[in-house]
Amino acid sequence: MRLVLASKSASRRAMLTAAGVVFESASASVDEEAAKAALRADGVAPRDLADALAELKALRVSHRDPEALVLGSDSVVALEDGSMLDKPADRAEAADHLRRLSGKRHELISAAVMAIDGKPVWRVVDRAKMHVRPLSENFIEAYLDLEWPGISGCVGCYRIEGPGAQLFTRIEGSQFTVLGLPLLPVLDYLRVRGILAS
Ligand SMILES: Nc1nc2c(ncn2[C@H]2C[C@H](O)[C@@H](COP(=O)(O)OP(=O)(O)OP(=O)(O)O)O2)c(=O)[nH]1
Repeated sequence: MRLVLASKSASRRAMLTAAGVVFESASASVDEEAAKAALRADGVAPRDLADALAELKALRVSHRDPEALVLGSDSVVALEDGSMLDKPADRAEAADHLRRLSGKRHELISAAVMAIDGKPVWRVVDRAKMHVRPLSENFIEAYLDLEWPGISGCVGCYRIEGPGAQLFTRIEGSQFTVLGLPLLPVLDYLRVRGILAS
């Protein structure tokens, strides 16, 4: 069975490739902003929003490619007050996001859904608890001099595998989840499906 990743995320592609997984990529071309707005209007919790978006992406591609096993994924940054951060639109918004994260904990929630023939067959949601140290204005500006626009595609405004590591005093959970995919449960299911050797 062919595995298709319904994602344009370089981070997700890199993780699967590095793990030795053979897959094809396809864009789900989903209007995420519209879907998020509708779900948030319904008061959907962050983990359920990530799950719903991952499913939307997987099903969109699976309808086009019913024979394949299609993997969709989504990541959400959830603050302790229940609010969520999207990807920053510009450098000023990235600075604002970093100020909101400064000195607090947040969760980076990554969901994955797999689908066959337009139907979900497996799903997982994983959370990483991120402890951000107090960030000075000087640090934020210097960090953005280094990382903007590189982080424009990252929810939370950081690349944990790069200078983003400087934001944190502690991370509880899987680094893979922070990078955008609950990789270990995904690999486990690929073994169940015989796509990876057990
Ligand atoms: N390289 C890297 N990427 C990160 C990190 N934290 C979050 N991200 C990225 C992974 C995802 O590409 C992005 C989350 O946004 P989405 O879940 O909407 O995925 P995206 O729109 O990028 O691609 P997709 O919707 O799957 O086509 O943030 C990190 O620490 N390092």
